[in-house]
Parts: sequence; C-alpha cells; structure tokens
Amino acid sequence: MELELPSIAVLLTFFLFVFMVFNILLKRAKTVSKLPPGPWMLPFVGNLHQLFGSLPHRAFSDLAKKHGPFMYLKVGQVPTVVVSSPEFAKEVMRSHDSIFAFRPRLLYSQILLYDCTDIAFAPYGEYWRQLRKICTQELLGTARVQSFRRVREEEVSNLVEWAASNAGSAVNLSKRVQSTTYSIILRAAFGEKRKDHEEFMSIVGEASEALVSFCLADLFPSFGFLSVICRERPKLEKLKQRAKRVSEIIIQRHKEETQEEKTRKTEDLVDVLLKFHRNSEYLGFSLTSDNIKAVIWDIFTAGGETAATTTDWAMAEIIKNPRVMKKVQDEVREVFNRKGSVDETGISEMTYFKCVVKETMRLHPAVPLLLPRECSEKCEINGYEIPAKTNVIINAWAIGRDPRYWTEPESFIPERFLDSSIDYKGTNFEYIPFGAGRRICPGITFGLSNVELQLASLLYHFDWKLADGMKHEDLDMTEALGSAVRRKDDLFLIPQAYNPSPVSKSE
Ligand code: HEM
Repeated sequence: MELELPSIAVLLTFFLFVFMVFNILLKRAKTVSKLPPGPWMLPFVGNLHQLFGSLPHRAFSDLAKKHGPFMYLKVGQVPTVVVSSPEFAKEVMRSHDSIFAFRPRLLYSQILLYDCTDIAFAPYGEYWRQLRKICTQELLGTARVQSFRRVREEEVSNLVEWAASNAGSAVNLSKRVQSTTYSIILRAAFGEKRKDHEEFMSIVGEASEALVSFCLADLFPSFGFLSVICRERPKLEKLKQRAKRVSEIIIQRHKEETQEEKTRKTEDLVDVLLKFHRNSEYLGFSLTSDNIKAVIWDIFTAGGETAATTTDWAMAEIIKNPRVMKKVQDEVREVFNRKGSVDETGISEMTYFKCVVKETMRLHPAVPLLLPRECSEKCEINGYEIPAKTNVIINAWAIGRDPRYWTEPESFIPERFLDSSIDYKGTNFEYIPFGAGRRICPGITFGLSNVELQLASLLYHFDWKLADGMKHEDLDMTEALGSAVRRKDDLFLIPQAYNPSPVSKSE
C-alpha cells in the first residue's frame, strides 16, 4: 500500500507525540522508584476493562496478587498507587488521612461539577469542610433522613402494589428497584414529583456513563490542550447545559414558593441549600447558585445508583442462597407480624436482616474502587516514598475478600457478622463499603434507609421464584461496569403473595 505525503506527515506527528509521552513517563518513573513496580503504563480505569477483559477492581486485584497490596502504576502520565490491603488502607485513610484527602481534578468534575465545587470532588480545604458540615448537620443527618420517612414509605408501598399486581408473572425487579430508589431521592431533593424531574434523572443517567469512560486529558494533564480538544468535552458541556437549565427551573420554583406553601410541605434538600444562598452567617460565605447545582448533582450521582445496586445484589444473593432466604424471611415476617405493620420502626429489631445487608456490601461494594484520592505532599508509608500529586486508588472490593481477614471470602455467609463488632463506619479497615477517614460517605444513613425498607418489604410481602424455571444455583452473578458496579443481567423474578392481603400499606 502506498502512503501519500499527508498520511506520512500524520504518522510522523503521531510517533513524535508517542516519543514525547514516553520520554516524560521515563523521567517521572524514576522519582517513584522506591515503590514496588507494577505494569508500567496503563490507561485509566474505564479502559482497563478492554485491556484485561475484566472489570477494573478485578484487574487491579489480580495485579496486586502478583505485585503486592501497595502497587505503583503509571496511568498515562499520572503516578498512581493502588491499595489492596486493610493495613495500607489504614495508613492512607487514618495515619495520613489529611495528606490523602484531596481528589484529582478530572475533566468530568471540572465541567459537570462547576469546577469541582460539589462535595465529592472539592479539593480538601475550607470550602469542602463547610460543605461537609452542611451535609452532616443539615442535608443528610439522622433528623433530616427521618423527615423523609413518609416519602420512602409511600414509594415502597407503590413498589409493593406493583409487585402484587404482577403476582405469578415474571417482573424486572432490578429496573423497578432502581426507579423506586430514584423516586425517593427525587422527592427528598426536589419535593413533589414534576415532569422536569424525570428529565433531570435522564441527564444524570447519561452522565454516569461519561464518568466511567476513558478520558485522555485526565491521563496527560501536562498537555493542557488535550482538555480543550478531547472528544469528551463537547458531550460533557452539552450535558452540563441541559442539567443547568433543568436545575435552574427547579431552584427558581423553590425561590418563588410562598410562605404558606413552604409551611405546608416537608422541607426538601433544595430548600435546605437555599438557606445558605445569599446568607453567609453560618458558613462565613454564601453558596452560589452554581455551588447548589453542583451539590444537587452529587446527591443524585452518589446516592441513587449505589443504593439501588445494593438492594439488587442483596435480592440476587438471597435468591441464590435458599437457606439465607428462609432465615431472613422468617425474621422479617416475625418482626412485622408482631408489630402489626410493615414500616421502618421494625427494621432496627432485625439482627439477621442487618447481617444480610452487611454481607451484601462486603461481597458487592457499590463503589469497589473508592473515589480516587490525591496525595497533596510528599510522604512516606512503610518505607515507600510517595511523591506529591500521586493518585491513590483503594480497592474496597479486594479488601473485603482478603482471606487473611475473611474465612471463605467468596461465599455469602451473613452469619459472619452475627457476633462481630465489624461495622461500615470507617474504623474497621477490612470492611470499607462507604470508605473511611475524612472523605467517608456522608450518606450512609440515607443510603441504608433506602436499601433496608425496600428489601424488608419485598421479603415480607412476597415469596420469590426465579423466572423461566431457572435454578437458584444457576443465577449468574457477573458484574457490569457503571457508576456503581451492578449485576450484568437484570433480575427477573416471580412474586407470589405471602398473605391474603399482601398490600398492607405502611402507616
Ligand atoms: C448504599 C449506598 C451508598 C454507598 C455504598 C456509598 C458509597 C460511597 C463511597 C465508597 C464513597 C467514597 C468514600 C471515600 O472516598 O472514602 C462515597 C462518597 C460520597 N457519598 Fe456515598 N454511598 C452511598 C449512598 C450515598 C447517598 C444516599 C448520598 C447522598 C444523598 C451519598 C453521598 C456521598 C458524597 C457526597 C460522597 C463524597 C464525600 C466526600 O468526598 O467528602 N452517598 N460514598
């Protein structure tokens, strides 16, 4: 095949570019020579999938078996450390937490999160500290989560009615659990349902694909022009404009509410955030409209898929393990029957049920690689020198299966939590489904309340069978990549009403 002159020019430019990139990598690699080596250059996590044919947390786990639990990778130009043991996770998230409390500035967060002014991607510092305070004291504290109890119970009651109306036939439970979870979050965040809320949800869905896809600009940050010309930018900008338009309408509607309307309704999350808009007394500064939009975005992306995925995995594991199904259903039915109502108050009395949820999150943490952290200054961990600006990826999935801490780590055994003090609050580093340290998930109470009420209600009201005569042992537990790691296949189950009046609505 003959190459024409322009093609040769393109090829030469390409090789020059590759040479420049490798040259930089060589220089950088020397600075972290004390770290145990890993594969030298790997594309970003989204692309590892294609490279290894397995999901990033599994690929990293396999690499760690060969290279150790504190592994150095060069991800494009970015020095990256992958942590796969509880001991090293503790070093990062407790002993050196303040140094590792930063996040890398990804193109996604710069564009969609208004230059990283949300909570999850805000750089560690005063602004983040104040947002965290609003989050823990006002937005996601126990009292606020409790104030949304009616919303949760109404939405879960709709879910039960839907399953009851389909009794005897196969239903796509995954899809319905997902829409129930998002309905709860939509109502908690924005108030009563409206048409534009659905549009907001569909934009969030499209953006979650962008979060896991590979972006060259993030791999080669010193080539600033890449963030301008990369193919992701126009897509992200377009999504941002759409989200901005819808959230402005929603915020404006909240601002225009009369005092009477405000007193009649339950305060939603936008109402709470607006209290800090043009009012600097509490924070020392006031939240701008863009800050509010960034935080709203976090609530949906961080809170929706995580809780829906956890509920779905729990149902799948319970169905796959008939012994667990019988034991947990006996407990749920005993408690709700004794109390005479199916509502949240009974859940705190369910010991085994809580163990089932914990075991689900051990085997299937919704965010298996915790949100990336960035080291703000040079530091040393167990004799390894880590330069400033190194990214740190913590593999919560691998840690939850570490055979030194968990017997039969691959098996679903809720009993392991029965007489154990191990909890998900960030003090047991062998179990970190919500992360740990300063950046631990602030939505634990809200997230779990959404998971638990749905799961307990589904287990109470129905007996469940797999569709198409599938045997429980044949249920495929393959994972798929998304903003949270979910089951590849949707869960199709046949509900059978448990008692003569399956739809006893929550009071
Ligand atoms: C089962 C449900 C959930 C799971 C498994 C989960 C998991 C996580 C994890 C692993 C992190 C990263 C922690 C780290 O970097 O150490 C995180 C951060 C975060 N989560 Fe959650 N989450 C859940 C529900 C929620 C909910 C319901 C909300 C809010 C409505 C929420 C809001 C956040 C925010 C804002 C952050 C960032 C915190 C920061 O960087 O300071 N999450 N979550």
